[in-house]
Amino acid sequence: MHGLTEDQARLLGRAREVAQEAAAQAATTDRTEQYPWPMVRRMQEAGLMGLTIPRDQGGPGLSYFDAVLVIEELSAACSVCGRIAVESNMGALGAVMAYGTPEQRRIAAGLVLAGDKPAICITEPEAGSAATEMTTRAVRRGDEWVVDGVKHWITGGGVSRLHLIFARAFEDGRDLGIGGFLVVREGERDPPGLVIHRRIPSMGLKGMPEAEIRFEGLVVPDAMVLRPPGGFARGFGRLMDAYNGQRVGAATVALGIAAGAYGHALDYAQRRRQFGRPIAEFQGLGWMLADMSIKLEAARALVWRAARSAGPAGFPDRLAAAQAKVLAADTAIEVTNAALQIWGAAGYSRENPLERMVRDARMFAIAGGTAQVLRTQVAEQILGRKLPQTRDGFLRLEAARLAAD
Ligand SMILES: CC(C)(COP(=O)(O)OP(=O)(O)OC[C@H]1O[C@@H](n2cnc3c(N)ncnc32)[C@H](O)[C@@H]1OP(=O)(O)O)[C@@H](O)C(=O)NCCC(=O)NCCSC(=O)CCS(=O)O
Ligand SMILES: Cc1cc2nc3c(=O)[nH]c(=O)nc-3n(C[C@H](O)[C@H](O)[C@H](O)COP(=O)(O)OP(=O)(O)OC[C@H]3O[C@@H](n4cnc5c(N)ncnc54)[C@H](O)[C@@H]3O)c2cc1C
Repeated sequence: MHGLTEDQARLLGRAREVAQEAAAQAATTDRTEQYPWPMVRRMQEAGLMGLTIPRDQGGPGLSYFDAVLVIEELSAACSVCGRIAVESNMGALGAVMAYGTPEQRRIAAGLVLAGDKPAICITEPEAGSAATEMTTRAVRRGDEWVVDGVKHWITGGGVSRLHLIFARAFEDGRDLGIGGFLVVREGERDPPGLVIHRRIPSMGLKGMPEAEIRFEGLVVPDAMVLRPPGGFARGFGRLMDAYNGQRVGAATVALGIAAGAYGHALDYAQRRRQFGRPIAEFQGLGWMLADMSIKLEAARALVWRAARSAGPAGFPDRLAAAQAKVLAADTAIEVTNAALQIWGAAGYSRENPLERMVRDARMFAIAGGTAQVLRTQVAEQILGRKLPQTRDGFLRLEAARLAAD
């Protein structure tokens, strides 16, 4: 690939070796719905977990862009492995590395380098896209906080050790805003008050558990509160700054799945013969392959641009991350479906990878901000104005403007 440094080309080579092993077990992971621990160990041995962890915390201190190269490669082979690479490089980890105390950073880095994929707990049954309407509460009690609430669709629930829990913080009855609370599960034992209530059956990415997690009087020491600059009052926004990294990661998994499916389609179209000639010679399929390649290159360009928008200690740009995720998610759905079509009945068979890739691709227009919500975020950024989504949102904005005049 052009534009890569020698180090990046070497890193990509390492990722390709692991991806070959990942490809060999992807169908089993899908069928058994088991978290692929052997692949986690393989990724860990190859140094692909915690690529973005700074050197002062024992990591290689690589960039989001470096991580994106690895994530695409793994995702083309095994989407679950790709998602593990996302959360072991971005999201909760990025937030802790940027905002954490030295002790919090030490704990997070140690866990990830030892093979943990942290979990990020934002979504609630009644607060999905409207994440700021979350009702999980953290109430201050001296030197600790008591957390109560329910989160669902938490990726890695039941296997992850480090949890970053978004909750509304209260002190002396006052609502301080939304903050991050760090909790570590020790092996298979859950801390008292953290209940992995149930695994949610999903359409794709079946080797990755999605869980409903309940917090029932979960005690978090004040030392495990993640405090971004601006404190709780600005907490949600600053945590979302970090989350833009994970949006780029999710976009990359979508891109990787699409690239993998495209590779299968290109290969099959040249191998499969009908009417005495390779099916690739039929113009209908040639144009499908052409469109797939164009969409892939466009999605890759946006993903790379978003990954590269991150400064040395910063996160990817919010607009670039949203644009990349919207395009990559749509591309993954379109390209995997087209690839399945090119394979005909063989594509529809569970004996081949494409039906799995179609299922795996579907989540990215939903998770991490839906295709609709992210389009609104893009519109807000290009228009340079807030577009409130609640019924009284514009009235409130106007009232605030009048009060400021
Ligand atoms: C942001 C939303 C939840 C909309 O809610 P609101 O309208 O109440 O919020 P806003 O006023 O727009 O924002 C509040 C605050 O946050 C800042 N903000 C919001 N988004 C970002 C961002 N991407 N980057 C930086 N800052 C951001 C905003 O500027 C405000 O800051 P100030 O208070 O002004 O300082 C909604 O639009 C939304 O994003 N919903 C999607 C929720 C989501 O993405 N959930 C992901 C859950 S984790 C997951 O799904 C993992 C899946 S995976 O594939 O890994
Ligand atoms: C596989 C998977 C993994 C996930 N992992 C995590 C995780 O690790 N941690 C976590 O916290 N969450 C996770 N989520 C949850 C995910 O972030 C939410 O599903 C997502 O934010 C949308 O919320 P919702 O599903 O409640 O949909 P809703 O918000 O109920 O939306 C339903 C529909 O309404 C549309 N809609 C809603 N509001 C608007 C609007 N203002 N304008 C236009 N359309 C709108 C949506 O686009 C969607 O089509 C995961 C979800 C999935 C599927």
